Amino acid sequence: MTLASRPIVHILGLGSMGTVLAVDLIRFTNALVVPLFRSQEKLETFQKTAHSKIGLRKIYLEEKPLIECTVEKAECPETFGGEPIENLVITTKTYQTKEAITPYLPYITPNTNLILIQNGLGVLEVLKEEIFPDAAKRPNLFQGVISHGVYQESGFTYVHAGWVGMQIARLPWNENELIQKSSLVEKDSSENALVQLLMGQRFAKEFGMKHTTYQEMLLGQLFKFLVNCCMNPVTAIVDCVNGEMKDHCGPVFQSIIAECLDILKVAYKPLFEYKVKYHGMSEYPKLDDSILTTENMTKEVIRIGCDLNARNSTSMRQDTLYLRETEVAYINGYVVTLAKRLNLSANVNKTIVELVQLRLGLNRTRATQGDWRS
Ligand SMILES: NC(=O)C1=CN([C@@H]2O[C@H](COP(=O)(O)OP(=O)(O)OC[C@H]3O[C@@H](n4cnc5c(N)ncnc54)[C@H](OP(=O)(O)O)[C@@H]3O)[C@@H](O)[C@H]2O)C=CC1
Ligand SMILES: CC(C)(CO)C(=O)C(=O)O
Repeated sequence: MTLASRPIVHILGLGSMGTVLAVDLIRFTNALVVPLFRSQEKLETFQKTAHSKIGLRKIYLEEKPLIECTVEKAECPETFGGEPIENLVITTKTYQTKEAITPYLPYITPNTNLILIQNGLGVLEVLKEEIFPDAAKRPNLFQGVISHGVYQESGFTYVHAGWVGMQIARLPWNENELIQKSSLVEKDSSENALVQLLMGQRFAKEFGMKHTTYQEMLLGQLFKFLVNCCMNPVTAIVDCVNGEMKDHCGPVFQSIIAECLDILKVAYKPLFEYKVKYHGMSEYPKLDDSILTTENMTKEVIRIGCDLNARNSTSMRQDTLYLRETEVAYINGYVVTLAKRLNLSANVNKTIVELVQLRLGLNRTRATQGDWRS
């Protein structure tokens, strides 16, 4: 098959999420997968040291297979060929998005399909206000809510620890377009190249793909957001593995979730009014937001975070242990941002953000000035 007829997918962020996606795109689609590295140095390390090979050890399978693929083509800002980008996957950490995408802006057009595959909320505002301020030049925008659990083993080999799947939807650039008709999903399924690639039968089955309206995906995204608002900062602050705190974390989770829901219900009012407003309207999918209550979510967060992921260390705890910046600004910090915008209080989440920053600062101080406890 000639290069011209193969779909091309550029992946910005070949880390845990970028790799788990790249491996299955290479194995189960005809796409040309092109990782975009941050520098010539990183690109050359990938090509010369790793021989352009990526690996995924699927430990959720009994035989724990190591699957390795060779990447045909990789780029960095210095080498990028300059052709318009057809499909761009963003799998950097949220706070890395703007810096990562900037070198490629000249090649992103209104025909580009751009998908954010990230936790948290708030990147959309960065895209609208700082990266694509001119509405006429904005790409087709999608969001992926991914629940696979992946972490780095070494080099370009990652461990796929938990298989759960990914939900995608077209992400509205404008807040007044939050509620979508089912016909938009059908239109994208039949016309959009990136949706067709990700929903291709083999890839979709292997990766656990689901393509829905934005409101359906948003329900799942807010559910995951509440899980992350609790699990990620608390495990980082107290420095524990997920399951250790199972019997003790209920009260603090309840406080975090209650405040989050008070704010999210105002910020995403159309979602919480949906069930009544669109009841019986066949052109809109049914939606049940009854799961988003403080009592239910407190139980669900403990079930998902402390039971199903008992032996996992959250990505935020890992970031603080490795002295890396965290995504707290796009998780609990985003709740604080929303509250300010809506003139609501968010003291619980504000304190959580401050405690995460304290934990990171303390770990960094201990790394440079020694640990006074010993
Ligand atoms: N890991 C997981 O299990 C899950 C993660 N997520 C979410 O997915 C998102 C990605 O997380 P994850 O994959 O774990 O993060 P990683 O840190 O593993 O991957 C991020 C990648 O982005 C690259 N990157 C950063 N800046 C640039 C740049 N300027 N140009 C090119 N590449 C760049 C990094 O490379 P470099 O080495 O150069 O910095 C790194 O390889 C996050 O929002 C996370 O919360 C969601 C569900 C599960
Ligand atoms: C589900 C959970 C909390 C698993 O640890 C996660 O998403 C993370 O670590 O970021």
